[in-house]
Amino acid sequence: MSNLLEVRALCKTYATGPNRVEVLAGIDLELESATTTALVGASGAGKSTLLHLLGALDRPSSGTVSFRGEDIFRKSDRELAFFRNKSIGFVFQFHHLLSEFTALENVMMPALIARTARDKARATAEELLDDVGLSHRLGHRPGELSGGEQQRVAIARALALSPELLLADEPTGNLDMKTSEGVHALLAELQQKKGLTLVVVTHNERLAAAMGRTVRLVDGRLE
Ligand SMILES: Nc1ncnc2c1ncn2[C@@H]1O[C@H](COP(=O)(O)OP(=O)(O)OP(=O)(O)O)[C@@H](O)[C@H]1O
Repeated sequence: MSNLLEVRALCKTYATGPNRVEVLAGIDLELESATTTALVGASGAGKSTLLHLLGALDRPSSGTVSFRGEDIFRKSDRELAFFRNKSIGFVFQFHHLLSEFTALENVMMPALIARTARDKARATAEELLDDVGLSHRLGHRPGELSGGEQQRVAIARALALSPELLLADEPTGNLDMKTSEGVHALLAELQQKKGLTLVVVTHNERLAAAMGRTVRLVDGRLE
């Protein structure tokens, strides 16, 4: 199998006034295509920081992240944003759906922003909402959906531009146990169906156990 991502000597230091906090102190990691990984570690260990770097939402202090062999941080900010939109989907703890738009419109949004024709964006969004079991809720706004349904819409939206890599940061951190299990099962099903490479930051042991492997952040390094 080929590596989708290769991380080498990745470091991230935050400077807050006179203080410097070295959060990541040399991360090496390889992610094979179409695999699932749980990223775990204590609160404040740097899990979100690492996930943001894997997803090109932030730049490292040093080190490299290669996506299919290409060093992504050599790209300009504009190129990086284009790459991110095309290749990476994100799911966060809080869904960040736009409250004044319907489920369908929320899922269509990334394609519309990427200038996809409206009919095509709509067809893809309908298909994705069907994939997440919400074809009966297309016209509902986020406030008219349950927490689990909102997160399903967020997952559908994350897949709108057919990313290869799906990054999820505590995707069920805000849900009760039963609803979480449904979302976990959905993520596993979509990963298989679409051949996604999935990385999930989680404190949930059951979700971590369902991933192909677990990597643990301790003192800025992977154990
Ligand atoms: N923008 C920032 N500026 C300064 N320090 C930051 C910044 N972002 C994160 N940190 C610090 O980096 C450390 C790691 O934060 P991060 O959010 O990556 O941890 P985490 O492992 O995801 O934690 P949690 O499980 O609590 O969400 C924390 O000590 C945090 O205070």
